Amino acid sequence: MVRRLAPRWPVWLFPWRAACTPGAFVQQRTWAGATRTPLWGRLHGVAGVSPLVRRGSSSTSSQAPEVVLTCERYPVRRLPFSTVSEEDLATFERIIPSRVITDPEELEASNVDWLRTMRGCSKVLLKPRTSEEVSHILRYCHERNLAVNTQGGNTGLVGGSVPVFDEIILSTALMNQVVSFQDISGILVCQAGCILEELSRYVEERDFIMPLDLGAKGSCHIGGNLATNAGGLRFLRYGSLHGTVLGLEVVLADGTVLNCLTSLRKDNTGYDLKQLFIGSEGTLGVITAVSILCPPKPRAVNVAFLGCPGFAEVLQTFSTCKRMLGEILSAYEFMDAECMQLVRHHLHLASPVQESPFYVLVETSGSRVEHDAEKLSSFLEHALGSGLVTDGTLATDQGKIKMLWALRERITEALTRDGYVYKYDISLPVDRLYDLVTDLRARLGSQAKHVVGYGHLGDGNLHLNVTAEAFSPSLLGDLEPYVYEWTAGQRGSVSAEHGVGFKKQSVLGYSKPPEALRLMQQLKTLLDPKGILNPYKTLPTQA
Ligand SMILES: O=C(O)CC[C@@H](O)C(=O)O
Ligand SMILES: [Zn+2]
Repeated sequence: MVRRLAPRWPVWLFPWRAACTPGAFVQQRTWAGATRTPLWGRLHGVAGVSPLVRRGSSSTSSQAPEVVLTCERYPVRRLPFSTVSEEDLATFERIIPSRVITDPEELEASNVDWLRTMRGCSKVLLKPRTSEEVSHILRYCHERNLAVNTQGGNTGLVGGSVPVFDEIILSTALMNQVVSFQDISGILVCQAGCILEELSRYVEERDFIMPLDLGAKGSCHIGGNLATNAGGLRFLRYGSLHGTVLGLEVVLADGTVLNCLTSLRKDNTGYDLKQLFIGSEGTLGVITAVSILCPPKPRAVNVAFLGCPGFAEVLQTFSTCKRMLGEILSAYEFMDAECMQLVRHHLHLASPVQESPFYVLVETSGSRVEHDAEKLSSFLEHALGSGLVTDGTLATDQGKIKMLWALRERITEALTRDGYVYKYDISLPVDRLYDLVTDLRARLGSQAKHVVGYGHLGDGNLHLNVTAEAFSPSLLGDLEPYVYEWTAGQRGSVSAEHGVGFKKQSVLGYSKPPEALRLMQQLKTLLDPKGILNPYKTLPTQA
């Protein structure tokens, strides 16, 4: 590999070199208006770019191929729940007048997942506004033995947010009120259906930020983020929702309202019950409100986008970053050359740096512009001078920062346009993170269109994606259980941040011992004895 140490110093001297081509964004807008699949992008506010179609919110295009019913593609049997009757609909209508949806077209968007790989056949969508309404609905469903699928923004990637059969869809979309915000502590209390991007805007106006950020921010609901314990792009700096969530209000399967919505930093009064619901994917209760700690808005944010000659250099750059940037490092993301090809080909985004085997995105967030600039420039000088990095660009203004983030955040969207996508979201020891990608490329050969690796390297989280023209059982057979066995061999996790949903329930055993799985099942039985909440999800399939 020829290293280009050619002095690119002007890159660092100018705040911005070659941004992604502006024309490219215009093309995305045209596409967004013309097709069904919503975008992940976060380009709102970039000059000349209209807000994009939200993920999970638009209607079906006439060209989109029909999604196969989940119960036809997968070997799953309907459990003996009751079927929704006219009388049930009338009862729901009394509880939430005019918010009982039975129109098939409106139901279609809620029956199909964002990836368009799963499809349920629910006949009714309920839109409560308050936790009392949720409580009435669940009490009734519990009595009648009706299964319920809670749905937020329907942006999940493991099939957890859509029904498998005819479960009632309980949408949090109208539970979208901010309850309170404390200016001194930065504690936000809001309902579960608030959209993450809107909450971000709300707290930013008050000089704070949300402790989490993810590509689906324009559509996902905070309740869904909590239910799936979403990780995202700020995890490296602000940690897991298990740490930033201070309180929850949850409605249990029988309609009991569990009000643990405290806003205390410290509360050591026995079992921390809220933790049970974070990451339980709506199988233990319905999260209706949250109290969350927001960090102060950083005064200075910088993003460097760098080209690295190999994965060893990606790792080395990460440890250099940690040492040289210290407390201001807020994100360290990586993507391989195939990811860049895909975003270029499908989304017409141009790389702002010369072609490289790997790219990393380094974000810093701090409280003093000069201090951060000084640290960043000595890190960049070192990285470039030592050959860890062969090219790079730096953005300091918001629009350009967004453009650089788009290259990384929109890989998921580019992949969905490439064909059928097999998705793996794995936690691994960071030094072995890319080995599985290389290994799979050799194993799959021409069966796959693309095998790509990218993700939150700073968190040891690999997003391994394989694309093919269409779903193929034989390709699946070459991928699974191989990927899971490989991961288990490293004592990794088969789901780092996307959750379990429908798609990963049968592979939990690769990451959890039987005793832990048994305890999960016992907790489920305790909290939801009839199993009406999000059935067929999260827990390993019963033999
Ligand atoms: O699509 C994927 O595999 C990853 C999605 C998301 O978690 C991301 O980090 O971009
Ligand atoms: Zn991710």
